[in-house]
Amino acid sequence: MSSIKIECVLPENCQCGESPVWEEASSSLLFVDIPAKKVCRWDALSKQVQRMTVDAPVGSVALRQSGGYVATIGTKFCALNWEDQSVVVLAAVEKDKKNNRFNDGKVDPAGRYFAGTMAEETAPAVTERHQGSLYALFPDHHVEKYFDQVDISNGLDWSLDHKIFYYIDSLSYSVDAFDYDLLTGRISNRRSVYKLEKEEHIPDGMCIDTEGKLWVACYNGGRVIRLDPETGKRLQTVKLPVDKTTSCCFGGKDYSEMYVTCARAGLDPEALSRQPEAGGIFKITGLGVKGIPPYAYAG
Ligand SMILES: O=C(O)[C@H](O)[C@@H](O)[C@H](O)[C@H](O)CO
Ligand SMILES: [Zn+2]
Repeated sequence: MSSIKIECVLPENCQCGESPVWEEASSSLLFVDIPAKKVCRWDALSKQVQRMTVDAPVGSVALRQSGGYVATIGTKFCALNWEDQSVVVLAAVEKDKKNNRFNDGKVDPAGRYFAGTMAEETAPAVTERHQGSLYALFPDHHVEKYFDQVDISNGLDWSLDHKIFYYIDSLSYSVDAFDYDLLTGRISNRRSVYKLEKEEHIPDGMCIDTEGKLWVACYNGGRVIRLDPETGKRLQTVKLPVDKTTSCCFGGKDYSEMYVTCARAGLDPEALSRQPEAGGIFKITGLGVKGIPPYAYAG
């Protein structure tokens, strides 16, 4: 029997922690606090955290091959220089949609930065519907739009053979798959591979493991679930001591640990007193399965 251990490794009190990304070169976990407009880097060895504040809500952060990071800030794809904390805009979308912002994003195996938008929430998971779209920033800095009518653009990842793109629009309560053409970045043939059960609440961030199974953080569900996208079956549920689990990634030695982000916003004082670690960074060990290194933006 593997023994699963869950600990809060950083009591960061994020309003909405998101987009955990392991950076092997610095043994660090990158993540964002969306409404706090913060990008953070937690050094797993020294336990120190560095923070960079940007000028708009930041939906996601990712590695960049040429150094530094990329992030989706407001409705812009940006490059971040961590040393001098400067931001350079690489591309902008939805200039006419003042109430929209990017939400989750991730780099594909060919180095394209995928990210989707949503209308800003009036309360957690309450938003004007169908306002979002999914985009990718290509290495040459041009942006392609895939589809619109998205409610809350969220988790994304690619199959190990790079032939499937997995995607979550949270308010559809579904994990979807598309055929993926790595050469062109084109997607086709959308279908659902898993429908969430009531007690699992809202699907949010997602990552894949070395067995090709999907891990989905369940917002309001206080858990991550492991899914087999081929059979549509849930294989495992891991519960956390916080309700608003937002996303997950593998990291640490050989990508054998899972890191989970969560939110504090939307919890009343009574709920907060029951889950004082809400908004912290959690580490899960003993899962008995590993993840893969994140891809880095090629532009
Ligand atoms: O983290 C995100 O993806 C959103 O920005 C959050 O606000 C919630 O997770 C969402 O409401 C649940 O789907
Ligand atoms: Zn999310």
